Amino acid sequence: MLRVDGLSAWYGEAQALREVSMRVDEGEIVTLVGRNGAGKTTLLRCLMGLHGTYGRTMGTISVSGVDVTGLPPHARARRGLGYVPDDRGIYATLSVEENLMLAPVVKSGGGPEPWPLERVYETFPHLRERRRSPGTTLSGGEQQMLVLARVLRTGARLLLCDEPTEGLSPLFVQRIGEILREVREAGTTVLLVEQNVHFAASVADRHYLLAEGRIVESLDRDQVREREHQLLEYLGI
Ligand SMILES: Nc1ncnc2c1ncn2[C@@H]1O[C@H](COP(=O)(O)OP(=O)(O)OP(=O)(O)O)[C@@H](O)[C@H]1O
Repeated sequence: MLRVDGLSAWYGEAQALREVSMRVDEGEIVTLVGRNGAGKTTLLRCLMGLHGTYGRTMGTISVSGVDVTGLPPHARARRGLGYVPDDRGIYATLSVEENLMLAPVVKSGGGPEPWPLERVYETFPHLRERRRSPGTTLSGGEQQMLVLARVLRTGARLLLCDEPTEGLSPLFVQRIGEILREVREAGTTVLLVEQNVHFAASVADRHYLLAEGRIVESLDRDQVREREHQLLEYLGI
């Protein structure tokens, strides 16, 4: 589904990614784990085509066998990529429903169907209740639900989620886990940046450990469970 070969990225002269090669297969949930500054957000931005405003990149990115390296973000969205940024990107002057409707629906052939608004509200009842309120008056957990719902409404086939559980209460973390498993069942593939190793181990099939811009290890679910303590220490959590 996603294949990355020899991806490097710079901010001016400073190199943030060093020849990253990785893959995410269709229907998998894969996490990117690493300390602050390891390059996780940079990697997701490169995948979505958003790094260009910061600096140059090298390497190739392909989605379902098609090279998307030269494509702008909207063209990558048409190929099925959906980005859930860490700053959430909610517009204060728009209502919850307007924020939800902001991204256009894309249907790139095969894979999951775009979620109609009714389905969004069934899955996220809080959003229905607050649909006329400004998006930024939602709690942190509700805002995270809003950005997830927004990207599911587009029909994205591969979700790129940047720390969706950061700063959320255990109840919201659990709910996000349930939703990710549910969307995976429906055929969506997920690449997740995650510092919460326990959560990552509970939802993901595989994990990449990123350090100083390099992939240093690839771990399966059991390896992460066995080494959870060691990984927490490594991440300084
Ligand atoms: N806009 C920027 N300008 C210059 N350097 C940047 C910029 N954004 C990130 N960097 C640098 O690039 C490197 C990777 O940062 P990145 O944000 O990708 O890491 P991260 O693993 O996502 O960390 P965090 O969990 O703190 O977000 C770091 O050294 C960081 O200081």
